[in-house]
Amino acid sequence: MSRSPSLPDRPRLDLDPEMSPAERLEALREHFLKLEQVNDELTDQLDAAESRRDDLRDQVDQLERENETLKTSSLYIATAEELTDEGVVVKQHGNNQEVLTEVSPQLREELEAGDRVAINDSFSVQTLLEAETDARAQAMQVNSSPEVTYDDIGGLEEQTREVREAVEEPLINAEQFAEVGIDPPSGVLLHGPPGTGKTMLAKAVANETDATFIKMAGSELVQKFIGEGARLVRDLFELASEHEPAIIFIDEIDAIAAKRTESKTSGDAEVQRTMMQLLSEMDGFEDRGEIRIIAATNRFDMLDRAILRPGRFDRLIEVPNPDREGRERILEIHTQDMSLADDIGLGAIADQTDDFSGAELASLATEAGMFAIRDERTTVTTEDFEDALEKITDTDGEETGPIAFY
Ligand SMILES: Nc1ncnc2c1ncn2[C@@H]1O[C@H](COP(=O)(O)OP(=O)(O)OP(=O)(O)O)[C@@H](O)[C@H]1O
Repeated sequence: MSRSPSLPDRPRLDLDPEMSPAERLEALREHFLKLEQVNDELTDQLDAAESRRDDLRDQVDQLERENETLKTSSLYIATAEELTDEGVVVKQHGNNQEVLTEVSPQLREELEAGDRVAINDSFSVQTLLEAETDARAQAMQVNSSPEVTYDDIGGLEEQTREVREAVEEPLINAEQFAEVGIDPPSGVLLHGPPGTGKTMLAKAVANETDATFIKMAGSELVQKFIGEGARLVRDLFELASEHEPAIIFIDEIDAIAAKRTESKTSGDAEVQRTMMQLLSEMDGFEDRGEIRIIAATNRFDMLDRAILRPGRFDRLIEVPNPDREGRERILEIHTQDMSLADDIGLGAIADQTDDFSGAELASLATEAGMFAIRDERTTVTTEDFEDALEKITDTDGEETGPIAFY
């Protein structure tokens, strides 16, 4: 930085009392000239200082603009994979590109391998993200006491019995298993079409055993938390052991445990790593205490058989669409708080709703209620159900004629 120029010496005026008036006048004139000179120098210095101040102001404006752009421009998310003497190896999420990049000494001190970071266009690390809590909170739903009970589930008596035996018993009766000398099933896999109550079953068993219900969706792991799947699976089991007794529910497990395909894209490798992590967590599962694991899939055919080996998901429970009796029970459950007209026959509706899932029956009931509201009625009639059924099958793209419940 340039230093400020030194101020000119202040001229001195020496007036001798012995001086004649002419000499005094001359001395004053000389002094005046010197003062003028100093004044010129000071004016020059002032001009220079003012122009420097303007330059500095310009620089400040420029830096402020750059700062604003830096703050608003998008940064990319990456994982710091390795800290080396040459820099940090980061892997950008989304394209899995790995680069050796720089990081400020201050950030470097806080950084650990595996941390999530934000990088700019030139890949240099800008910020350390609170990966664990952030992604954990987003990827996992933790519910300390889900409200679903077995009574809320229509049909599925056999499935409920099996889930209770495989999940509930080992949690509440661990000694019995120890006495008999058998290991309880490791993991339960519920498979069947969408909306048949798989999640409800898992929640109900958590409720019944006072276990914390921790849900993670396989599809989100591979689509939303790219690059973090394996780590989140590890976190999932860690979180469960912090909340024992706990039930881990992995929905759409097919997203991370599909059969290996021929293609070797980086996306596949990432999914593969996530699955390996899941398998290794399950293999080391026995010592984990009061944690049970339930997974669900609509695509059983797609699953990699490796996850079905003994000690992994070794209890398979099929959860199909409800039969006629199941449908009637589900309709009863979903209409129990509705004001229904006296003549409504839920049995007749069950007859007309072949192939409906539990979720579709639930929305049928809601839709019928909507028809009543549209008509400004508080009681739901058979006709509302007929209209609702027509509407639902219509949006499903099926051919519909007039529907009547007798
Ligand atoms: N057997 C059932 N009894 C009562 N309600 C049901 C049943 N099955 C589904 N439902 C209704 O459908 C909703 C969705 O069910 P759930 O989430 O348990 O299905 P799922 O099998 O886990 O579906 P997906 O495979 O799409 O995740 C439930 O909240 C409930 O309202």
